[in-house]
Amino acid sequence: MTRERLYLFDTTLRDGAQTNGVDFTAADKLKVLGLLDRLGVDYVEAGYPGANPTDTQFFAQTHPARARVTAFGMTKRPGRSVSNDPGIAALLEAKADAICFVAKASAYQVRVALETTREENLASIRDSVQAAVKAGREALVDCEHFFDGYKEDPDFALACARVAFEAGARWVVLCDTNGGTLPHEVEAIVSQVVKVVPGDHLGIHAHNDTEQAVANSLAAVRAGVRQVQGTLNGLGERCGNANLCSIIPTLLLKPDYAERFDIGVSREGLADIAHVSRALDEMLNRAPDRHAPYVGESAFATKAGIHASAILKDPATYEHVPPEAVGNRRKLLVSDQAGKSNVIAELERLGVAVDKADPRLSRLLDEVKTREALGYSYEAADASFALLARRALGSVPDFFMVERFSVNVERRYNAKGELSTVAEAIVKVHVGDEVLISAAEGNGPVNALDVALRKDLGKYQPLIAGLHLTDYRVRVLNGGTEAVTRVLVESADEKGERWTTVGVSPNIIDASFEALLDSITWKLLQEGATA
Ligand SMILES: CC(=O)SCCNC(=O)CCNC(=O)[C@H](O)C(C)(C)COP(=O)(O)OP(=O)(O)OC[C@H]1O[C@@H](n2cnc3c(N)ncnc32)[C@H](O)[C@@H]1OP(=O)(O)O
Ligand SMILES: CC(=O)C(=O)O
Repeated sequence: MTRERLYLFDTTLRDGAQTNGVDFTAADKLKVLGLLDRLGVDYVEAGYPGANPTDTQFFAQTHPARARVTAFGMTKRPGRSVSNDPGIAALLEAKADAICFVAKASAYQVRVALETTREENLASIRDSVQAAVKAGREALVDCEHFFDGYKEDPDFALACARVAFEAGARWVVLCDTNGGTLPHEVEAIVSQVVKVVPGDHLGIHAHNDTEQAVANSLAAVRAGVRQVQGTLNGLGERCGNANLCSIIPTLLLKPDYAERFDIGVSREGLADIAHVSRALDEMLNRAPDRHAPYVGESAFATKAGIHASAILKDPATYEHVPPEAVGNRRKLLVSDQAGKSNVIAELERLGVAVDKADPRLSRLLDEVKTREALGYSYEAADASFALLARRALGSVPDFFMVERFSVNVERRYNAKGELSTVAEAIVKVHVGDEVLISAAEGNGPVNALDVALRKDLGKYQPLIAGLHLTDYRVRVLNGGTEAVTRVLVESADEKGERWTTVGVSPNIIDASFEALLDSITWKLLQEGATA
């Protein structure tokens, strides 16, 4: 079979910027361009010059990249010439390799949204593309509402695609703008479009409003398009765009595509895709979707004991692709769904070897299940599980002992007459023969307790100096005879290590305290402290 080139067009910085809650700074844009360029996409649509100062400034300079940096904007307004249209002027001035015009391809949209005639719309497409080509740019046309327009009036939708191609557009991109088209419809419609515009000049731009954007993109490829548009992590207007972090691994790892197509992303680039996905979330301060296919933290996480036992024999028993191919990792979680295999795997990860026949292993598993029934959750609390396991195997020293603590929360007027709430905590700790009493204020009771506990741990103090809390999550559970609170605390240190601990109690302060104690104990163990 002859191999064909399939092109990837990323619009994270344009359609992705239309995501509710996402706002790219100029510096972010440069970073994302770098990530995408290293990944190996062919086009990076970096914004809309003239729409806002960030995008205008971005395109005021050239940004050398292997990818074709693309400026986005609409075709000329009806009733104007291209030379008299500020939007077209901004696009032509933009320092970009390519210009992607958005043009209506639906008779209904032309009538209602543009309030113009079909002829005027066709003229706008033709004139805009010709102006870009004349200025030496590669031209693309996003045929907005193409699939809905085709269902309504196929001749007009096809006329829009044809005029773009005949005017010189390198790519005519079929857009499922409202995201309501289903894969079988995409496949059927694209099969007709390829009779008018050759497939190696056609692209697909799918939105995810029926959760089909990836499936629709792949359906379009099967039917003949040779450019796929999408975004990292599926960012984009409303429910987002086709997720390139799913499409790229599928194209490279699934034989139906991998044996047929070459794409710009190499196997090395693919092995970086989980990192790229997480780097973007980090930059945007968004919580990563742990269940995202291929790149999510749970994409290769197995909870069920039966699955874990088989994975230990051969990972392919429950993995559709190897996690390392996409830079992800396998995780066998310990929980009330676990068997001994999960526990052995987690202990191995922690550097502890234990035999499946060791009776301590069964006792540990029983304890995990008993504690999970009380409200503990170990699948997220890796450090608390590690402590439980090491205690079961008899290897955690008693570094310190908290004799008592108290927490006081007071709402009062301060010296300036302002109302404020102050929390104070006192902790009495034994470290060897030393008795240490520390007091601290905090912005809440848990914070005050945390600060007081870590204020003076005697000889251990230098070892915990870089420890800090990065996340605190509370959940009230109503499983048993009384409501209990589960607290998950995420901690980090000066080396960038992160770990999570858990505490459970009917009292939120007690639950938090238990999680804080585990966090400090884990850190001391990592530092090789001795009692
Ligand atoms: C499907 C998509 O995702 S398309 C991309 C959408 N992205 C964005 O809109 C983000 C950036 N947009 C903006 O900053 C602004 O909308 C601008 C600067 C582009 C335009 O702002 P304004 O001039 O104030 O116009 P406004 O946004 O209110 O309306 C859009 C106008 O463009 C016209 N228009 C829309 N699409 C096209 C097109 N393909 N060709 C020509 N004109 C178009 C509309 O008919 C409307 O015209 P009107 O003002 O005469 O009614
Ligand atoms: C162009 C575009 O973003 C759309 O039609 O959805």
